[in-house]
Amino acid sequence: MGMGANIVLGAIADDFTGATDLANNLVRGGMRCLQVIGVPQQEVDLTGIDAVVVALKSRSCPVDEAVADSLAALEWLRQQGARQLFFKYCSTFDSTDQGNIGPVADALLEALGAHQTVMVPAFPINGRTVYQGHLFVGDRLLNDSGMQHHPLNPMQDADLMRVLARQTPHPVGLVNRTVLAQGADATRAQLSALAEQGVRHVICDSLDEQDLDVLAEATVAMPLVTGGSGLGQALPAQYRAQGWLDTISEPGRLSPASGGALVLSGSCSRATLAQVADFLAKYPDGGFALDPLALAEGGKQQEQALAFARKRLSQEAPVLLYASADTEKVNAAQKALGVAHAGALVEEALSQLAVNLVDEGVGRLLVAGGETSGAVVSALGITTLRIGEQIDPGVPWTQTPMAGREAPLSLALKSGNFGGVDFFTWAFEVLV
Ligand SMILES: Nc1ncnc2c1ncn2[C@@H]1O[C@H](COP(=O)(O)OP(=O)(O)O)[C@@H](O)[C@H]1O
Ligand SMILES: O=C(O)[C@@H](O)C(=O)COP(=O)(O)O
Repeated sequence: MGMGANIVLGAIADDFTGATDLANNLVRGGMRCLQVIGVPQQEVDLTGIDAVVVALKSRSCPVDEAVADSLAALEWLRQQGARQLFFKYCSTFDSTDQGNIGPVADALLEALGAHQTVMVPAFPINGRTVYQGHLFVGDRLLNDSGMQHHPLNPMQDADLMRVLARQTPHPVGLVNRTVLAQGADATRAQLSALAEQGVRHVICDSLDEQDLDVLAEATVAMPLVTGGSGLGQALPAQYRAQGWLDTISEPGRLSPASGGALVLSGSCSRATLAQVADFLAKYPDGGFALDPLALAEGGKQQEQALAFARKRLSQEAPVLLYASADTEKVNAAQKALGVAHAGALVEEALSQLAVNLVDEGVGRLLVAGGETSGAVVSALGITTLRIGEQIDPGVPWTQTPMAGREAPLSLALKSGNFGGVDFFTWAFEVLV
């Protein structure tokens, strides 16, 4: 048991930035939230925490590993007394025919002795909605949204019932918008009817926050719910209605931030490239580009980046170190070095720069990219993140204690696709 635990919701997230996205929405719903990196090996102080999110790296790893890690996280969360469990995956349902969404959901249900769960990937404010079981990104079906080209899990089918049916031997059902429009009782009745037919996994439509409120009300008594972060914002109100959660003022209140400000970007997604361009337009001398082809030749470019950042930080000027590049450049680097090696060189360089510069006094650090965030957080030896206020939908500021330093480190982990175009400057304006 964690010290002082009164954990209402325990979540298992399949990647780091996805975990902060869910945690952000739980805070917005009114819960004090802690994110832990991996399954804790030591006791964690959960005093004054209502929800805890375990961040795994289980989205693209082999199925067996994803199942084992998720079950270990479940076990730990149950030891903390979590009343409801949440399996968080991407709002674009990132997975392959092998998994990992179906196999992990099946394993969690079995371990909990439960017979049914809902699948609610929608995140309407970021344009992810589900209608008749089909996932849309903005006005495009998933398989026409760019996600069909994803390097690890190309999403070439927007029909989630069909997608999931390839990942589980169990029947898959649907709660559609017509049912949701009739309210929580009708939704519960539909879920029960499906359960009687042996339907374990129920894909749920959701077009907007109202649909998510109905789903939260209908599922608050389920041992396990699954989905994107949208449902996470709707659940806390239901916990309050159950008397499980008090009304908490300022659930995202953090200590004042201090120290130098640094942006590290290893994401090559469309949104991030626009954010890099916006930053460079505002601060033409503020950015240093890292290139995997140069990094492969030894430590010189990394040294130059370090010197560049030190100079900017000493002038208290905004600084961005980035490997973010367009598809042509990424393809060229990948062709020369291999996909994994090109990525690893960038992640290693950005991680090492983070370690050096945090050691030298950076106290406000923004990292763009899911994999990049995972690498940086691991290199910094971070084990817990307290979740603060939202910067843009899906991305909050967080804080983590730093050994040997009085003030905590303020950290923002941005999923590649999230954030407004001015994110790299706006983030520091909202940080107090
Ligand atoms: N210029 C580049 N060439 C090749 N790979 C790169 C380059 N810049 C970044 N990468 C790699 O691309 C991957 C981006 O993934 P990630 O950080 O998860 O971003 P996103 O959240 O946008 O998917 C990382 O592994 C990163 O190291
Ligand atoms: O649900 C979402 O869209 C995000 O929380 C998420 O998981 C994004 O994944 P990455 O873009 O790989 O960070």
